[in-house]
Amino acid sequence: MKTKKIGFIGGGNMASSLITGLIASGHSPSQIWVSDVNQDALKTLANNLNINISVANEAVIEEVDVVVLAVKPQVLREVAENCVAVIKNKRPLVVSIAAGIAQESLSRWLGTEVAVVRCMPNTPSLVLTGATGLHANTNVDEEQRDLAENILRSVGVALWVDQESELDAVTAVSGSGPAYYFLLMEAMEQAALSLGMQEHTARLLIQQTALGAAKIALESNESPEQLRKRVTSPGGTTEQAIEAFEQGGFRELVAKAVLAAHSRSIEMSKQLGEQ
Ligand SMILES: NC(=O)C1=CN([C@@H]2O[C@H](COP(=O)(O)OP(=O)(O)OC[C@H]3O[C@@H](n4cnc5c(N)ncnc54)[C@H](O)[C@@H]3O)[C@@H](O)[C@H]2O)C=CC1
Ligand SMILES: O=C(O)[C@@H]1CCC=N1
Repeated sequence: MKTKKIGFIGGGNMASSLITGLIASGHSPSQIWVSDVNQDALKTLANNLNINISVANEAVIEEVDVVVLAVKPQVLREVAENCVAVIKNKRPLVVSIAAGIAQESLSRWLGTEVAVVRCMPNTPSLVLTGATGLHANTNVDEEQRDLAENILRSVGVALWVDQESELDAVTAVSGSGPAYYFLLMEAMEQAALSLGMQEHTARLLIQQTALGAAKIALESNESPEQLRKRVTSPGGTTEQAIEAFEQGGFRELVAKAVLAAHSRSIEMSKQLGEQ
């Protein structure tokens, strides 16, 4: 995998975090290419990461074994259709990280014979703790699956789904998920301020508590329910808080929110595919 040449079309937030992760995990910067319409973004990437840059998407595709499509979903069709000739000729593995762009749309724009892995990453990829779901079309072989998985694993965990429709659930759970935790952090901070706590004290205590809860959940064999019960002393403070959450319909509200994100993901895939 470290000998493969990887090209990024679009050098924004997600591309720069993936490139940072690849280099941190031992990939040589000389094997990485990136193209972008924004010359300043390209110069910053070249200066900071010592990778190869170009303003021409086709020139990057000419050089590489894997093409990562990392532009916004709204411009992907135009980008794909402008690159179709070089992709058909070069036959690289295409990895799309665009939210809401279905395999069917990518095949229609790039050609049905192209090997495409579609991914749903999330923003913690920027700090190398991302969570990504991946789906391969039937043209992708074992070596290409490993390649795609390794790229996304360089910025966190990467898990395959068999059915592409599962990516809508991945989007609703881990794609949008960081925002759910931030909302809880916002609400806890407001509550802490109302108790008279200083803002910087509240923020740090809440951030460290979120990190600690995630770390213990990852490192322990116990379920979230068992871990919650360990914090909840009978007759103590946590019990009162959990009871307030349950009585307020917390679980039903979370289910409703995740279902709303899931429905929107399906709707967006249809809209963006028809654009
Ligand atoms: N940021 C996020 O939380 C997540 C993003 N994604 C997906 O990742 C993709 C990239 O997102 P970001 O990095 O956040 O966006 P971004 O806006 O930071 O980066 C996109 C880059 O594409 C460049 N670009 C625009 N038109 C171009 C063209 N014709 N040719 C070459 N480059 C062009 C822009 O100049 C920009 O640097 C999107 O499709 C998004 O759906 C997926 C999951 C999470
Ligand atoms: O909110 C969105 O539509 C995108 C997809 C997952 C995270 N952000």
